[in-house]
Amino acid sequence: MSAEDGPASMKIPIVDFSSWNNTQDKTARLRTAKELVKACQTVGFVYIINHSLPEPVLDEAFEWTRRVFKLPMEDKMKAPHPPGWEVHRGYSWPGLEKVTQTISTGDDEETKKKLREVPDVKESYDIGSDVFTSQPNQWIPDEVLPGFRAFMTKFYWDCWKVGEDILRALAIGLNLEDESYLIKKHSGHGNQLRLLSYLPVPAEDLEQERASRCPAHTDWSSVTMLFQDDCGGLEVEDVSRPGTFVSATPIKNAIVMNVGDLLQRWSNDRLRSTSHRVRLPPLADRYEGPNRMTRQRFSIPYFMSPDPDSVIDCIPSCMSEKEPAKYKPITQAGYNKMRASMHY
Ligand SMILES: O=C(O)CCC(=O)C(=O)O
Ligand SMILES: [Fe+2]
Repeated sequence: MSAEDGPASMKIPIVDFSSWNNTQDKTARLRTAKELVKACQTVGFVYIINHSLPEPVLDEAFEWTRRVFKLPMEDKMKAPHPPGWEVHRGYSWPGLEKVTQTISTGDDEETKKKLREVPDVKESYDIGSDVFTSQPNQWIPDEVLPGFRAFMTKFYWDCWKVGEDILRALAIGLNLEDESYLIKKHSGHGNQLRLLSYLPVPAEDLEQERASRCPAHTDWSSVTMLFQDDCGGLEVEDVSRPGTFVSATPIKNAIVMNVGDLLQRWSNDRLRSTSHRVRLPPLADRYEGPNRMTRQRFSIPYFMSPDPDSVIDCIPSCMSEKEPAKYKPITQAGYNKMRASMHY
């Protein structure tokens, strides 16, 4: 099934953040916040344009991403993803990770094997805060790629700055008295910066489902920000037509922002964590050669997560006597375990 972009299909809204930094203009800020919340309620995905991350910084982030994946395997393997799912850092080679919506039940080896019969043809490199010692970064040695660690460390915190804007806007748009309500649960150290490279693969392998890029899933973050190159292939489930997907067409420099499961629970389902996947690029010129090899695609998601011990308990403005809290409180660590353990 390919992405459908017919006239009646879901549109991913665009929210312009240009007035956000003018803290004097409260009306414009409120309007932006309300637009953002509306998009998160109806679609769960939104393009944010005119945010505070400058174009040259984003271009450089993609430059480093290309460079790191271009290294010989032997160099990439100087920072391998540690075995198992507990530490989610470093380089994951093609086939290591399998994205899935399957929840762990405890005895998972058979399920994991079955899921891997269709491998994800991608490699990734995961980075966190150096302060977060339970998730130790696995840095490629500086002599192999001088400047990579310094750039990515700075980029991680630049992303968090925009992330704070988004969390503040969401709190305002949700009518929370305390604008910092959501930010306070995030120190910033629990986030994850992920560099992704989708390798060239014959289109037919994806069409016949012998291989996948990134199967349909929801994120288990509170909020995800995604930067994508111009290849295309990201698809978002149409909320009014479950099972059908629309393309999240690349917009240069825009952040594709989406609600993760934790924010959906937190908001008592008022904000949607929408399923998404990466499949074939929609444009014909993204393929090469007789096998219609897909062009290599790069993307950079930034997952924001509350600190591991933070308790995700219904946001006060999202419940009422008529609409009591639907979910039991859960810690970030508890939810993460349920979801992450099937991936590695
Ligand atoms: O590469 C993309 O465009 C999406 C990746 C994604 O959904 C994820 O890593 O959770
Ligand atoms: Fe995702």
